[in-house]
Amino acid sequence: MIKVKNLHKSYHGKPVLKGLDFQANKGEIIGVIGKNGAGKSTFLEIIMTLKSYDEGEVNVFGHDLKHLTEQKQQAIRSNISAVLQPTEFYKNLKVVELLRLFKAYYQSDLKIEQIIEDFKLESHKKTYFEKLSGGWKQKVSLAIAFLSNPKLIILDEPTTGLDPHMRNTLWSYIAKYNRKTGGTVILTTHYMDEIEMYCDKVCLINDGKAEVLTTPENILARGYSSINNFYLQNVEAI
Ligand SMILES: Nc1ncnc2c1ncn2[C@@H]1O[C@H](COP(=O)(O)OP(=O)(O)OP(=O)(O)O)[C@@H](O)[C@H]1O
Repeated sequence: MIKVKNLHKSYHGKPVLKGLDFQANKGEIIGVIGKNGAGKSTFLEIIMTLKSYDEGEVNVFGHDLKHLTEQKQQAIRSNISAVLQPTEFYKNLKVVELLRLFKAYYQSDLKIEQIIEDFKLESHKKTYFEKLSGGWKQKVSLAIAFLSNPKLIILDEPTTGLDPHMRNTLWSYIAKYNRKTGGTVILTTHYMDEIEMYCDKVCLINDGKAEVLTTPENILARGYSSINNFYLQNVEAI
């Protein structure tokens, strides 16, 4: 699905990504971790064709992003859904209206009633998006992202600031939809327990490179008591 080699990206001469390698296969859930400012969002935005890069190879669904026609870029974008932060758009629409809007936009075959049932949105379907709590906003954003039946879902810190039950609920939806559609999920998180519980692979971005890209099991097999422990021992505090 995605192959990245020796990716470099700077902002105003300041390097952020310094030779990052990465690979994602069909159906995988991959958690990208690293300290604040490590370049996680930048990396995701490059994959989504939203940001340019300086050097390296980025291949998404078999297309080299350096040589994209507008048509190919469109084809890539139509197969990617994303929940980025912040989720402050769609202020003046009710949940059910938002779902209808995006169903039409994506020309989705999915039934609104099914999405409402799958994501347990019934109780808030007539609530205006701006009146929802942070957790509910994330839940609705996730439902919208899945509406297009994407090959790839990108989630930037989908559970930040949510209580444990809401995090658990969101993860159960992510896992369920990933199984149901066989799509690939790439997300960033600062919660190491989520990597351990839900991700097939973890990618640690450190000093501009993917220092680790492997399964959580492989990391634990090296003798770390948890992924959190691995992180604390391998990533220097600022
Ligand atoms: N448009 C921009 N212009 C200049 N610098 C930027 C821009 N976007 C990001 N940066 C810088 O690039 C670095 C990486 O930012 P990025 O948002 O990719 O990191 P991150 O790993 O997602 O961080 P966090 O965990 O805090 O969300 C940071 O130092 C940030 O200030």
